[in-house]
Amino acid sequence: MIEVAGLRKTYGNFAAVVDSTFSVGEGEVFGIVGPNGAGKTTTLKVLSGLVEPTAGEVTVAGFDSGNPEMRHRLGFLPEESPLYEEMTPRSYLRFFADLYDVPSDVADDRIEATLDRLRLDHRERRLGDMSKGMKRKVAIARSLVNDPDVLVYDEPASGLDPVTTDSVLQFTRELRDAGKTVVFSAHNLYHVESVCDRVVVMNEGRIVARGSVDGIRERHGETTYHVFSDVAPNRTDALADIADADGPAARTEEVGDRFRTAVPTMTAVEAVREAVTAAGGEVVDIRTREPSLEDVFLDIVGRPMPGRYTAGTDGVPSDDESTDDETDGGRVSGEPEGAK
Ligand SMILES: Nc1ncnc2c1ncn2[C@@H]1O[C@H](COP(=O)(O)OP(=O)(O)OP(=O)(O)O)[C@@H](O)[C@H]1O
Repeated sequence: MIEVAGLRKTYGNFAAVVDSTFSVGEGEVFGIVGPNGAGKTTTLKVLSGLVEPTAGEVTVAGFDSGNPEMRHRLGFLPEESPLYEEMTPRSYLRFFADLYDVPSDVADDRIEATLDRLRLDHRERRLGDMSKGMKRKVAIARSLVNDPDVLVYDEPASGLDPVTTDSVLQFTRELRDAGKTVVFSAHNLYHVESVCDRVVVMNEGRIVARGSVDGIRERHGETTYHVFSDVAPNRTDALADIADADGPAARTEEVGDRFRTAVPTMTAVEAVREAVTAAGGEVVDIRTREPSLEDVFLDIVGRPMPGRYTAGTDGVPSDDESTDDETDGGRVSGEPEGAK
């Protein structure tokens, strides 16, 4: 449904997006995550035809981005969406439906059904008197007045209370169930984990990881094993060797009336068991702790990245000098494109 190949967007000599390639299948919720300034909004604006790419191919529903027909097939929800304060949700949504030439009876039914699904009451209240959550719901409803196949949502749930956030996330899942394709950017990685089928992680204009949330976690995150025992393990040589070879040294902490030793591998778990036995105790529980997308994200975006400026400016490194394929920061890894 969406194909992006070699997308680049520069402002002057600054690259907001560098060589971005991804595709999104029909009926998929696709997440774009990354720290401030990573290039998420720029990517979404290019998809929506609001910003012209400097280089690369972008097609949405088979049309080049920016093609007027493509705009009819797409609904965009910007991060900030000021509404006409004097209008009511109904009059505001009718106004946008008219812009899209939606017949009035179809528009009325569609608007009421969408507001029902979003559980938005007070449909005749002035927009200027509505809460932030209500306004966001109206903006979401606006993205749907033309019944688009593709929705591009920039931070749909940011700044909303937990109940409204939940209803927006649930609504996004319902859009997918109705066959819509949704591209979704968010800072809150819990939102992404709970809604997206696949994600790309962007950092400094580049895609640095991609795949399913679980896949990214498996590839980039490390499981930690927590071994609980009734006495602290002896610091045996075996344990020290394994800890040295396998990563961070085994750490033991007192937790209530137990001791918890965190280790990075199953082999190290066995070494802890032996060390506990050597100390006259026994292992009472072993638990695994999977990394959250947030752990992985912090790890990935903490890596060094090539520069974003083109050559000739104050000695700032050129993108052309970057070793995209070799640095962790610039590496693109994961599932083949189109995998779902
Ligand atoms: N019109 C513009 N002119 C110059 N620079 C721009 C323009 N739009 C965006 N940028 C820059 O491009 C970079 C990427 O911006 P973008 O808004 O896409 O990031 P983002 O990942 O959405 O960030 P945030 O999470 O803070 O919204 C930023 O450094 C931004 O300052």
